[in-house]
Amino acid sequence: MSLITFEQVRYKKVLHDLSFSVPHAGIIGLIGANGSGKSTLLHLAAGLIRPAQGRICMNGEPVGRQTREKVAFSPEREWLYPFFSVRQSLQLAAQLHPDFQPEKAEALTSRFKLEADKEVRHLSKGNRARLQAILTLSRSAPLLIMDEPLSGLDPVTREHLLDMMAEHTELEKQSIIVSTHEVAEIELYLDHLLFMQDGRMLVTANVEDLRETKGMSVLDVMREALL
Ligand SMILES: Nc1ncnc2c1ncn2[C@@H]1O[C@H](COP(=O)(O)OP(=O)(O)OP(=O)(O)O)[C@@H](O)[C@H]1O
Repeated sequence: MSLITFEQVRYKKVLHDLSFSVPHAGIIGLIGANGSGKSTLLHLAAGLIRPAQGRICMNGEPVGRQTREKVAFSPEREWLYPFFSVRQSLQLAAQLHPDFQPEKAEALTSRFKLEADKEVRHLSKGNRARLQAILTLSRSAPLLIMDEPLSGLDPVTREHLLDMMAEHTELEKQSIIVSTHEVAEIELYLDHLLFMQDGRMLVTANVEDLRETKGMSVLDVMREALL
């Protein structure tokens, strides 16, 4: 059964009769230019907005209140409370989400040297991004969604976030969809590619198949789709 299925989904002027499915595939990259509809698609998949038309399912179940609890969603904008300390941010996540794993979050904050008593507003931008990733990746929800987690960050922070996703998502039980423009950087980590443009899905593909059967990189496939 597919992880996510969109059937003829329309949303305002953003998505037009969008149909595709995503298998349980580990790390799934949602790639597309600014304004291609990535955030809208992710909000729909998470059940945070509803389509004007069409059907969206997660594991065969229509997306809605029931499925919303099975998705850990990290929006594009920063969503931490600036006056909370790192420790309080972890405590809040544990209160809000029954699937939050505090030990995992604590281990990751120590590994990335985030001081527990430091307030979020005093963290660097990179460390705020690390904390957001830790709060998301410490949930045991079957689907994790991260909207543009790499944008505006330096290369070392981007690499830390990608390593964290690869090492700390429980890929036997969880899938993670990550939207980004950083194609070259994320390619090595990806199991599955979703490439969209102007509200349409141009390519859905297994990245290993692309490499092994077609000898193509993600960038090659994107170039070909745009010809
Ligand atoms: N509720 C809405 N009503 C009408 N238009 C919208 C709505 N939400 C988004 N849009 C428009 O739809 C287009 C796609 O937006 P969306 O944020 O989904 O794209 P994106 O691929 O995530 O872009 P970016 O990479 O810039 O974040 C944009 O032109 C945006 O202005």
